[in-house]
This record gives sequence, C-alpha cells and structure tokens, in this order.
Amino acid sequence: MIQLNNVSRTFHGRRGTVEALRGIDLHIREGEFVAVVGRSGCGKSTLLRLIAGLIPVTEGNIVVGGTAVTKARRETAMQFQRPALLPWRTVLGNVLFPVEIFGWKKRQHVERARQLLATVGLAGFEDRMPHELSGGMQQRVSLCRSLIQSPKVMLMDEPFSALDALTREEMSVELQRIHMEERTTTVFVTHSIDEAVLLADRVVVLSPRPGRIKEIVEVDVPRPRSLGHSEHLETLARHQARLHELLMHKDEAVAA
Ligand SMILES: Nc1ncnc2c1ncn2[C@@H]1O[C@H](COP(=O)(O)OP(=O)(O)OP(=O)(O)O)[C@@H](O)[C@H]1O
Repeated sequence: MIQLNNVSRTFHGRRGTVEALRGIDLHIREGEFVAVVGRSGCGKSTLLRLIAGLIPVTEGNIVVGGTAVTKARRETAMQFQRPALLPWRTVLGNVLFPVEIFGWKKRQHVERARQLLATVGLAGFEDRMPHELSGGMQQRVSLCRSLIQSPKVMLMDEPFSALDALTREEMSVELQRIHMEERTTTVFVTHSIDEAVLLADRVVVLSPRPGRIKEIVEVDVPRPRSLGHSEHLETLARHQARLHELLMHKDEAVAA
C-alpha cells in the first residue's frame, strides 16, 4: 500500500544543511497500522510529510496505492497534534468541511457525519461550536473530519500529545476500535511507547542525524489490546521494554 524506496530528504536552510532522513526503505501493507517513534528531531514529521506529498523527496521514491507520490492527494488524510477546527463552524459543519472542499454531494454525507460523531461519543454535539468542547472532544471532531473522506491512508502526527494523560489513553483505545472497524492503513507518529504497542502492528524506531531506521519491532498481539491486565500483558511488556531500550540507547549500533 505504501512503499518507501531508499528515501532521503535534506533541508537547505539559512542555518545550513540538515540531512533529515537517509535511505529509508519501508513497505506498509494495506490495512496495517505502523507507529513511528524516535527522539526529537530524528525525522518523524518529515517522514509523514513526504508520504503525504506535502514536500518532495531528495532521493528515492514513494508509492502509495500503486501511484508515485508527487503531490498531496485526497486519498491521504493527515491528522496533526492540534485539531485545527474552524472556530466559526459548528461541529457538524467542521466534519462536513472536506465534503464542501471536494465538491461532494452534501446531503449524502450528512448522515455519515452524524454516524461518525456518534461512534466517537459526540452524538448531540453536532450544533456546538468548537470553543464549547474540551481538547479531547475537538480532537475527536478532527478525527471524524478525516474519516469522512474515507481515506485510504491516514497519517497521524502525535495527534494526542496535547491531551491530558487519561483522555489520551481513552483516545488511543478509541482509535484502536476505529481502526479495527475501518481498517485504514495508518502511519502514526508518537513519543509514547504505550501508544505504539497498544496500536501498532509494527513500530518503526528511527535514529537521529540523519534519520534512519534503527529497528522495526513487530507487535504480535491480537486486538483488541489493553495495557491493563490481560493474557498478553507479558508480551506487551516485553515489546515496551525493547522499545525503551532502543530509544534510550545512544545510536552507535545503527546498521550501515
Ligand atoms: N523546513 C525545514 N527546514 C530546515 N530544516 C528542517 C525543516 N523541517 C525539518 N527540519 C529539520 O529536519 C530534522 C527532522 O525534523 P522533524 O520535524 O522531521 O523531526 P521529528 O522527529 O518530527 O521531531 P519532533 O519529535 O521534535 O517533532 C530536524 O533537525 C529539523 O530541524
């Protein structure tokens, strides 16, 4: 579904040249959920922006759904740390925004928008304004706004990092459920090892300067997963420990 072939990206800024990513080879299957972790500045957001077609690669190529990525496409939705809702639109109006932008028939999508809001626990909030909602609720609206596009690929850049710890946990459980239903191919950037092992089929660990794939950890635990007591607790803990080790370890062990 998503193929990155020997992808590199260098930025030439006023303060010199930064090699953000080097030689990234990664193939993501349809329906797969991949988490990307790594220290600050190791190129996680750059990786998402490249897959989204928001910036070009310096070397290599990226193919999504059989087509080379050269620009942003509507099959790909991107979710950021801040929900970025339009403050003058209602909740329903925000969810329907992409429908208007893409010129789709609004009437057919109103019902779907209501359903999506109901699945994230926001039935009855359709006519509220964004400022009347908590941060977690706003992020849920933003998620519905992405899902209404029925994207083939969902790119999520630390979508829950601005939320309090409990809401954050709730949101990851919700995202797990949505992913089990919709099976959208997802790339999810996070600093949270817990989120990564709860959600991902595979966790890609990046090392910094230049960003390279250090290791890919396969989370072989059936869904729905829980970080509470379960028969898989030990396996999850083992993956968490491995990721912790990879992230804490300095980067001399990166394969050439
Ligand atoms: N537009 C840009 N111009 C110049 N340098 C950039 C640009 N975008 C990113 N970089 C540099 O590329 C490197 C990777 O940045 P990126 O934002 O992808 O890292 P990140 O892993 O997402 O970081 P964080 O975890 O802090 O969000 C950094 O050194 C950053 O300064």
